[in-house]
Amino acid sequence: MEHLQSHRAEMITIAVALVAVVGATAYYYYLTKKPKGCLDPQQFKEFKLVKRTQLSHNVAKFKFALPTPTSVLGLPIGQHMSCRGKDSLGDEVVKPYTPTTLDSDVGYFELVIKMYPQGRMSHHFREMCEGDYLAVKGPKGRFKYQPNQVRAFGMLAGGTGITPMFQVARAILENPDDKTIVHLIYANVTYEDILLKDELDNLASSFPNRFSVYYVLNQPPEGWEGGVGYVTKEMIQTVCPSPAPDIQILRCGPPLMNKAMAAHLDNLGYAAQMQFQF
Ligand SMILES: Cc1cc2nc3c(=O)[nH]c(=O)nc-3n(C[C@H](O)[C@H](O)[C@H](O)COP(=O)(O)OP(=O)(O)OC[C@H]3O[C@@H](n4cnc5c(N)ncnc54)[C@H](O)[C@@H]3O)c2cc1C
Repeated sequence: MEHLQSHRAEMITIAVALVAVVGATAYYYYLTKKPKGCLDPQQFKEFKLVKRTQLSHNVAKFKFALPTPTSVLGLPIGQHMSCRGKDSLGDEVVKPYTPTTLDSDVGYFELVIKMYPQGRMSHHFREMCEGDYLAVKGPKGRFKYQPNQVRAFGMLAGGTGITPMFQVARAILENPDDKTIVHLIYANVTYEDILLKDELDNLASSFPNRFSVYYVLNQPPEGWEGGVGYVTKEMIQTVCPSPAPDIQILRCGPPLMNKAMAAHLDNLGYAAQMQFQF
């Protein structure tokens, strides 16, 4: 009888321990589980345009709602998505875009789009009205980012190539555990072409020891104090971190600029693994 009782007590102890372990595991999983993203790499999903804000004559910010107010897009930092639309002839067109928002911006994502007069996807965005849906597929891209994976980033952006840079810079600076330093050179034709200028200047004033931006213009206005002409080797040398195993220089701009920047970086001694093109 005594033996039976002690056996029962043992069984109860084991059962309680098992319940505790399963409960603790479930609780840990609940706490650490990342919310599921809304993108599908295999098929296009539709997102509703809830706000369109014209930023200049040919640039607008498009805010899209996610399925619920607590949903996250689920796009890894520095990656992009394919957006599908119709050009002026009604033919399908698919182009890559990087949101300026992060997964910390829950319930929505935003695209800043420059619309070119002859651009095929530009036509689609120009025609989009609040309430319309955009077909999006992703994530796409080779860029992988872990906090503190490098000591410093140099960034060489041209025109709309600023969007992946802005996203990466925001992710770094808004993470208090990330100590990475970011130096950006941002090239445009005119002052009016500079995208996200207020946001970039805000980052520079909020994080003066960790983020700097140097603007370069082909056609500067009178009294311009930034760089003039194309981005030169000397500008890269002055602004960006010197070649070292723990730095990386990111490039994103029109094809001719990317080519010129790659040649400058090679000449300055940046090894292939110190360079990345979005
Ligand atoms: C990773 C990645 C992320 C991107 N993110 C963004 C983003 O967030 N916002 C954004 O607006 N764009 C972004 N782009 C650019 C975008 O993918 C398209 O190339 C752009 O919107 C033009 O497409 P389109 O079909 O309208 O023009 P197209 O039909 O391809 O081009 C028609 C004409 O438009 C002009 N044109 C097109 N692109 C450029 C250019 N870059 N510079 C100068 N003239 C040009 C040219 O005159 C060209 O002949 C990104 C590109 C990449 C690779």
